[in-house]
Amino acid sequence: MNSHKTKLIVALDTKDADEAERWATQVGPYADIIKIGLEFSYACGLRAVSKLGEGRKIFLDLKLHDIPNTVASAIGSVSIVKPDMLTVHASGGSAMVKAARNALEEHFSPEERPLLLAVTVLTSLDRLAYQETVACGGPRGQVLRLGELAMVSGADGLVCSPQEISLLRSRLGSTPKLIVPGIRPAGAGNGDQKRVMTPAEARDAGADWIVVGRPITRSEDPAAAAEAIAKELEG
Ligand SMILES: O=C(O)c1cc(=O)[nH]c(=O)n1[C@@H]1O[C@H](COP(=O)(O)O)[C@@H](O)[C@H]1O
Repeated sequence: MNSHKTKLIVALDTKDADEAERWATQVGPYADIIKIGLEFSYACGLRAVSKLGEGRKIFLDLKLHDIPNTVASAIGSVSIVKPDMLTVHASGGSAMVKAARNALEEHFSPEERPLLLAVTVLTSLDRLAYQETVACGGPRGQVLRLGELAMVSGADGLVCSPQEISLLRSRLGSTPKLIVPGIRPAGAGNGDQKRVMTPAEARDAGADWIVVGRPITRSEDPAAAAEAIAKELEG
């Protein structure tokens, strides 16, 4: 088994600020970071994100993907939130990832700069769905290619499915932080996720953080579900 500790990120995907606050309190003892994404940010706005983040660590998952200038300017706009992590799409290219890194350095002090995480290939794409978007090849090769591109362009880490962790580790070593959604506890339904593993499998493969949403937030008892996953990670 891997000796490093894999930490838990809980994705609070909802439009309802009260529900997000309730979930954040319930999973607080078990989650290292809470993730706020497009659904909450568009529905409630960045000031609500800042409010939810008071006294908490926030992963702001906006998956920025645009021309370098727009991404850099957007990072200026989101700097009212003090997130610990921020995502961009690696497929935006090396100039875009570099622009994001420069903008983070411009808008945050070195101590407060969020980790820049580059999304490789979405965990909801299986081989067939992935092939709709590119000429040939499969997600594994693309994850490696985008992972290398993002890391040489200033990313601190990568968002990937659990099924590519060992491939990335064997090629890029331990430097990239690996943030891993597509996590399903044994017996949980996959929903729209395709390239999945259990929390313990992702830990053993070498994930730094796993991201878990619905298996926690849509369970009858979110606190108990988060606790069970946190225990699985420790075991
Ligand atoms: O960037 C992400 O966090 C992300 C990338 C990816 O490839 N797949 C993926 O599921 N995510 C996010 O991780 C979370 C997974 O949620 P559940 O499928 O409910 O566990 C969601 O908030 C997604 O937006």
